[in-house]
Amino acid sequence: MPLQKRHRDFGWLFIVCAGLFPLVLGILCTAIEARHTVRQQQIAAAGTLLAQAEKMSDSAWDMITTLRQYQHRPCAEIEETLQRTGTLNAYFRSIGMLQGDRISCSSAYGLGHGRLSEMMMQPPPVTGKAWWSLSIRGTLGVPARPAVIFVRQLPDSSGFWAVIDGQYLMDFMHAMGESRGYQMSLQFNGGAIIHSGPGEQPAQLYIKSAEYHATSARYPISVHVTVPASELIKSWRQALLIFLPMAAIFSILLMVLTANWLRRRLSWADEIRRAMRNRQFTVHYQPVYSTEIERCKGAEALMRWQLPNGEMIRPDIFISHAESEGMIVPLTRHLLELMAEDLQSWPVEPGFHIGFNLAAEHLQHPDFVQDMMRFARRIRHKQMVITLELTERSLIEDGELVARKLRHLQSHGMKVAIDDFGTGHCSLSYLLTFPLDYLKIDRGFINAIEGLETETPVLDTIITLCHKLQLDVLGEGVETALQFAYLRQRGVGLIQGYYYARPMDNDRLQAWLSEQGRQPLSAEVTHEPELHHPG
Ligand SMILES: Nc1nc2c(ncn2[C@@H]2O[C@@H]3COP(=O)(O)O[C@H]4[C@@H](O)[C@H](n5cnc6c(=O)[nH]c(N)nc65)O[C@@H]4COP(=O)(O)O[C@H]3[C@H]2O)c(=O)[nH]1
Repeated sequence: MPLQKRHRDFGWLFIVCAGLFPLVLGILCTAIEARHTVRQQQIAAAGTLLAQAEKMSDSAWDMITTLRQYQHRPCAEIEETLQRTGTLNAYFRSIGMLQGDRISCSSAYGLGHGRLSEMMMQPPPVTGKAWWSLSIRGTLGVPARPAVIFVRQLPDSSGFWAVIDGQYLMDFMHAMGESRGYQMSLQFNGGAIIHSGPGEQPAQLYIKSAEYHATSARYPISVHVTVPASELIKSWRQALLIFLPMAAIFSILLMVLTANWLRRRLSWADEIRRAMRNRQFTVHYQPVYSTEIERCKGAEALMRWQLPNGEMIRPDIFISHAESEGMIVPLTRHLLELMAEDLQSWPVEPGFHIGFNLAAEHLQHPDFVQDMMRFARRIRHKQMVITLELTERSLIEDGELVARKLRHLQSHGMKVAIDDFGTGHCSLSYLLTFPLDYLKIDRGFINAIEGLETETPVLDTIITLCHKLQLDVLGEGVETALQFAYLRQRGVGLIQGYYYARPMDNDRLQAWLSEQGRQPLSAEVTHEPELHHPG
């Protein structure tokens, strides 16, 4: 499948993913939000139920305190009062008195009516406490309806009890849970469970019901609120209804933005590919002057892109797009192809330098060394010195591996230069670590030259450093006789810039080399840069 087609396919995938992203995110967020809302409602419902159960417990213990005044009074005497008290107070099924484990008096049955365990249809709990309460399945009189019993035992083995009818609690839970489909239950002291709903419901679509458990700080009461999966889904669906239109708008927006971004992205990569095929790229060469041998010692290759309508695209623009869109390696290979063709007819002596820029990505590429060696083989008969111009950024990543590759290429006669020195992130330690031959001082430092005798501290420091490290130094962007004279005076061996020569196409360069390439450059004569050349 051609590369271009593959990119387009991926483009659709990108757009679809961008469209799905807000939807998927929305579905997840609404699910979390629905659970959160349900949890808040569960907490509130459990709190209300606990408060009600505590209120009933307060009433029961108040009742038992009231009963205390009847202690030691015969049942016949207080039976009626008990009946009235029990009936007039809300919640109570029956109240009464105990003697040991026997019921000595009851508001429901009057005098002595069996044992406590018979009335509550189960043995009393062994709590070791004088006060206790317990939820029970039913009482002897009303066996099918749960209740809560509260007992106070006195040291003389007499005691009091009150039974709260579970129906109150069941009605309360039912009223609270019905509208939202909750199932609620509560227990006193780990006794029988009093609940409102039908019990457990099955999970739906792997969504489990939401459980919430709370206990009272004042009494041994625990409550349980269960929201079945169906209710969770309902609440999720409601959240989705609100969110989905918004998500759909976001989705469309993101798809449009992604499509636009991709179109621009793809179009640069596509355009570069097409331009390579249609030979829209050419190479211009800018001569480099040696102050030692006083003539042209080499040239730097600079790529040019001319559209069919004659418009030129600036190299810094297309190079940065090629770098960001993964096209810099093919483009550099193309450059080497074009150079190899051009260089065949150059009228130069062995040892002439030919430099070109390399992007960081190419240095990391597994075929980097192979690419350079292939180029070297193609121009071997010209016996030129190939100079690889790297930016400081190239050395930051994978430094050890890059250094090894560069050393290998140096062993085949290639030179390594750092381009635009002083503008990147180069640490001075790199100068020692990497196998460098040249430093190319950035134009910015050259521009700072004001007079032949005036110091230019940073520039002077870089030049001194190069000398100390025995690196060749090249001044870039030299535009005036003053800059040229300054650099030559301070021992800068190589000069590149409009003052000497502008970049020019292959034909013009060959003519230039034959006519001017061997001539020395004077710093005394006012030397107007050639302004008419395209580039
Ligand atoms: N003002 C001024 N400018 C001068 C003077 N002398 C040379 N220049 C310009 O300075 C740039 C030098 O190239 P660079 O620093 O490698 O900077 C290059 C390099 O980073 C990149 N580039 C150009 N061709 C290639 C290429 O084939 N491959 C790669 N990777 N990058 C390239 O694009 C940048 C710009 O290239 P160009 O526009 O050709 O710009 C060139 C050149 O035309 C001067 O005296 N004054």
